[in-house]
Amino acid sequence: MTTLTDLAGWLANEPASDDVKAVVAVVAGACAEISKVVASGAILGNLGAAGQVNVQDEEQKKLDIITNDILRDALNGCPLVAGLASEELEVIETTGAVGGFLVTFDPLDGSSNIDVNVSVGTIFSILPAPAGVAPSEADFLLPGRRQVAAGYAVYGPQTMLVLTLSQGVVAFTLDADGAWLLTHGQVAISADTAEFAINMSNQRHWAEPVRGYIDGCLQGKAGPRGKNFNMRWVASMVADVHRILMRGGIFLYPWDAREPDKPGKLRLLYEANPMSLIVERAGGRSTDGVNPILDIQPTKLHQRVPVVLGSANEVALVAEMAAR
Ligand SMILES: O=P(O)(O)OC[C@H]1O[C@](O)(COP(=O)(O)O)[C@@H](O)[C@@H]1O
Ligand SMILES: [Mg+2]
Ligand SMILES: [Mg+2]
Repeated sequence: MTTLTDLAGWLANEPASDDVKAVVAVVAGACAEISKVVASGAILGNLGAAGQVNVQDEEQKKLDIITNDILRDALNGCPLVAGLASEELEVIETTGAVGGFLVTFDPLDGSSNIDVNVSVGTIFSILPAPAGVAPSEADFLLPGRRQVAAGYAVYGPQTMLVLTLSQGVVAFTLDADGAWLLTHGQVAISADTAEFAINMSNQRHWAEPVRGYIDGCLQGKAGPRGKNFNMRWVASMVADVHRILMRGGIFLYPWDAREPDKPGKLRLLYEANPMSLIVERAGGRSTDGVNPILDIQPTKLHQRVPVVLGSANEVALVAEMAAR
């Protein structure tokens, strides 16, 4: 059996600053720890609701809080991290360090699946911190193109870590000893696909062009697309996006009329931006239905955005339909 490179070995050859590599290693270590806690589930009494809501007004799971604390502690212990922001924290936290980096994260993505043993994950984004001063919330509001690294861990049948630093996208698998081993040296998304992912139960609430695009897929070979489409929806963004990185597909979480004032469900800074950098670096596209998500100028820490990402030609078709 070939010897697989571990994370440290891969980082050593990656053309990025030693400082950003050190922060990535800290986050990867926290994800390995989270993987153990998630895997132990009810054994440690970690399943179920925490009995409180977060800034999103969503009921928190115990593991939302436990995983948030694991990342918080790891990042507070890293002198290269000046500040952090999380889905589970109302405001930013500063660490006392100055300069270096800011980290935003979704400590547990797919929370609705945690009690039913379906894949969940952690999503993170690394941004440059302001020099010489403690960061403020405004310093976190950088367009996604300013990310210096992004990644996610998926806690499924395997625990995997998907990363992009300077270029390209790679994936590691966690081995039994807690080492991240490089198993996917070059991740690329096919330009075409016959598989879409959307929560179909919201169909009656969608607007055009999402309604028309999905109708086209559902009509299959006999319809305007002239081919049959399959559907998947795990309801964990990490798992749905991971599948798309591995075998292509299109993922949509659009605006819908259930909450018309909300642009979408997913959060820009710690869900859409890191996933968009990974998808674009893997040759896919990621838009708000029309424009690249990575070009959006954020205005709020927990800002939401509609998301259409995946195989480039399908995402382009949705944008083209929006322009008709
Ligand atoms: O339950 P729905 O409406 O299908 O939404 C599922 C989406 O919500 C999320 O669970 C939101 O993320 P969190 O679990 O981190 O809050 C995404 O992972 C997923 O894509
Ligand atoms: Mg999430
Ligand atoms: Mg979450």
